[in-house]
Amino acid sequence: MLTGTGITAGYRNPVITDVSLTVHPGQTIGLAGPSGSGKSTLARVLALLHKPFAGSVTIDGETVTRFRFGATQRTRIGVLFQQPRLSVDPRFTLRRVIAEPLKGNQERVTELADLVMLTDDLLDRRPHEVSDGQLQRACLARALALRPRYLICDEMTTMLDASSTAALVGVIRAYQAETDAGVLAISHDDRLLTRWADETVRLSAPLRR
Ligand SMILES: Nc1ncnc2c1ncn2[C@@H]1O[C@H](COP(=O)(O)OP(=O)(O)OP(=O)(O)O)[C@@H](O)[C@H]1O
Repeated sequence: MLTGTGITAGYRNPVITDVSLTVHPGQTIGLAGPSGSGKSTLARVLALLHKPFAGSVTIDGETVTRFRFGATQRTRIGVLFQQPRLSVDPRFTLRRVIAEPLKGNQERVTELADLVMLTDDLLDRRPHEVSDGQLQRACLARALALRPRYLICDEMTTMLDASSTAALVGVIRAYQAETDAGVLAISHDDRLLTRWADETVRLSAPLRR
């Protein structure tokens, strides 16, 4: 289980207060709420990228004590962001993007490329030579490279059309069926969450300050 309990987090001031959320293995939890309600902030806390002011995160029963670069449990959680172009090095080929966490294991790169349906021709291109959907598939392959137990998708399909969205969700479902991974899916798109998630947690509108 990936669990956040009583999470209060933010930047100078808290943007979420006392929020609790659990993702069980094999389960897909949707996270919805108005713009600015703190969905991405909560996602970053659960991905161990942002230290909360209060509350705790546990992964399969282990309490996380270090966030950001010191977080040793980070490889157990894969993360996918809204804008693939901001999360890759523009000089890298897609093959190199996928290989980044793999320390040269080319066999696994090929396996992952097959999983996300990227052909050799696409793997040899750089980000500016592919579509957002193709680049997001490479980012998904990279996120799955170390076989995470949980995958956090933060508005992963906002830039994509319906067929690219369906393809990515299909790959994630297949990965879940094979590995029993848990997924947290953040989206503004209620119709997508209705189809994709087992249940959806809603953050309320941000407090005016
Ligand atoms: N790095 C940051 N530094 C300071 N404030 C931030 C930072 N990131 C987000 N915020 C603020 O925290 C609040 C919550 O932002 P967050 O991105 O978590 O909300 P969200 O629900 O994901 O919004 P959206 O749906 O628009 O992506 C907003 O008021 C935002 O301006």
